[in-house]
Amino acid sequence: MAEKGNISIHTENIFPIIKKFLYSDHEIFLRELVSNAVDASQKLKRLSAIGEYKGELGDLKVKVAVDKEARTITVSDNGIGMTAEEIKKYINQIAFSGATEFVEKYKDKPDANQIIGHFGLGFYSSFMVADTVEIISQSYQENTTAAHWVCDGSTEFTISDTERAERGTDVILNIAADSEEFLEEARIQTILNKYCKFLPVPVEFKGEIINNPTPIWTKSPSELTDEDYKNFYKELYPFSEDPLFWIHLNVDYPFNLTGILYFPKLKNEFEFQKNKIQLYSRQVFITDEVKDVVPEFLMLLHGVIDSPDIPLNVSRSFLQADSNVKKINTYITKKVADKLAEIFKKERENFQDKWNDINIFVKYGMLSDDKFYEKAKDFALLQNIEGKYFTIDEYKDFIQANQKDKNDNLVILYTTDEDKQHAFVESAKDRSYDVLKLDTMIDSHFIGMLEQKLEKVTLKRVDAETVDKLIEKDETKESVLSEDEKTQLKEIYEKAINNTNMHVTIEPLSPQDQPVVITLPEFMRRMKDMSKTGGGGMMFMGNMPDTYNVSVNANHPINNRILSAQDDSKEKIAKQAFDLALLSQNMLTGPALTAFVKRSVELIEKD
Ligand SMILES: Nc1ncnc2c1ncn2[C@@H]1O[C@H](COP(=O)(O)OP(=O)(O)OP(=O)(O)O)[C@@H](O)[C@H]1O
Repeated sequence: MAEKGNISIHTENIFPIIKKFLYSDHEIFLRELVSNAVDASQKLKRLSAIGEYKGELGDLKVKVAVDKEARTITVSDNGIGMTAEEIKKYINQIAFSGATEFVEKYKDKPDANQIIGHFGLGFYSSFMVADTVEIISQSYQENTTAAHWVCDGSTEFTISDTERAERGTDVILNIAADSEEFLEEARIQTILNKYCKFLPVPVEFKGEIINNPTPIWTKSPSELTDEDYKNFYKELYPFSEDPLFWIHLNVDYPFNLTGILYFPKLKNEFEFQKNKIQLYSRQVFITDEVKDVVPEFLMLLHGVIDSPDIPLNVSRSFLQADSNVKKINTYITKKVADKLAEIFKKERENFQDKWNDINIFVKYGMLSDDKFYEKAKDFALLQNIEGKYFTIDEYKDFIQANQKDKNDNLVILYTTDEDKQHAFVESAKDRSYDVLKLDTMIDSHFIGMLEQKLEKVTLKRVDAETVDKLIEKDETKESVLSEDEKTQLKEIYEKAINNTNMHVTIEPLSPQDQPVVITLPEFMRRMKDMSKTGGGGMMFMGNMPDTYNVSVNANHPINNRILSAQDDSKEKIAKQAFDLALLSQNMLTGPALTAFVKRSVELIEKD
């Protein structure tokens, strides 16, 4: 006997509102229906395990079928099924009231669009793509009749007795005219691949099982080999190179979370591929935007996180404040730090080999998270230009004897480009100073942080000062020039250079040093670097002209020659010495370079 009925919900016309809300996310209807079918299968399994269900389980499977001619999509399972009474209870009341609640809660919220993508609207979401939805279901319970329910998304429904050969449920969607795209098998395949790839019950589409019901994150690490982890990585990201390391996450108290995080091999430092971590809830794909769940610096990692304890039906700001999410953040950070510490301790060589690939994560982490810094400071590596690796403490010991200045500060020297700063690197080497390579984009921030964290330590780029001033010792250098001669020399250079952004000083360098050395003060350059990478409110610095220091070596024979040269040659030689300094730093270009070449030819011709 057919029964007509009315679904008692408070909001009369919820359907158009939901449809509008979920506009960009219509495809999730399939995720919802397939997960319901999976749940129904698993419920039966559980009933069987506790002896409540004594029949055969058979081959539990979910089938998805598209019938383009009949304009239907059918999701079938052989799970617990529902009686007519249960359909009325679970679908008419629960599913519809869930939808009502959703609308009531979010209809006036300005950020509704952000919430709904993650909101499991359940069964009701099928009305986003269907005019009419039918359910044909046969309960697992003996002596029950199959039921056929039909509803068009309004508050009216019909339910009648029917027959179904086997236990289980078919949900049949009669696809609406504006949703015809979902009658394309290719589209359905794509959606299944996205959301259902790791569902725990086999899902069949076009005669093939489309999912892997036991992905490795659900297994115990002791059952798994390195190959298993690498193969799974390939399954997730088919065209990627092998990952460097991985971390198997597994916690069940105080929250439930499993997953595998991979350290990818980055091809270059700009390849910050975020949105590579996939978030699942009980093996159902939810999103690859894990922004609020995973600490920012770990978003560079790849892999999966599966947690039913991440609230998905709340707004972003709520998520950030959620105590579980905070705990998950802390847990993941700690796990990553512990894993790196372990590899460093057990396989230092291997860790060093991979440092180039992982240093960005580690530095980013140290910069953004104090707890991570505390752990990482013991395994973060510094590499010198000879290619040797040191931990921070090891490096401090290494340079202790030779690189302390007169105020007892340890001075760490570094280069960002060995070729361009070659002359300065050489001068530092002449003094037996060690020079670090700090040449990645994040290093300018990292350097600032090290200075803040380490006591009585300064970092200077090799070309920040003339070599004697880089590490100022307590010895006074003698100048062969008198005060008067120094003033004269300064004037000659200032005239020859004729640029107010070049600040000339006369300094008693060693006769072996260059006649002129041009430096950009550390502070100035650092501010500019930071403004380039968008740090610390230094944007205005980017627009300031560079102000260089031009150190004229009072003890170099050329500068003596300038003083005793003919008046008309003085400036020419000074200009030539200055241009040579520019040249050694790749700063001589355009007309200045042409003039330099011309002048050089003239000077050679003279001799
Ligand atoms: N294929 C099915 N077999 C058996 N019962 C089902 C099936 N689909 C839905 N149900 C029943 O209908 C109820 C309502 O489903 P609905 O998808 O709206 O909500 P839910 O699954 O409980 O929650 P969620 O919002 O997370 O999806 C389910 O709890 C389940 O009891």
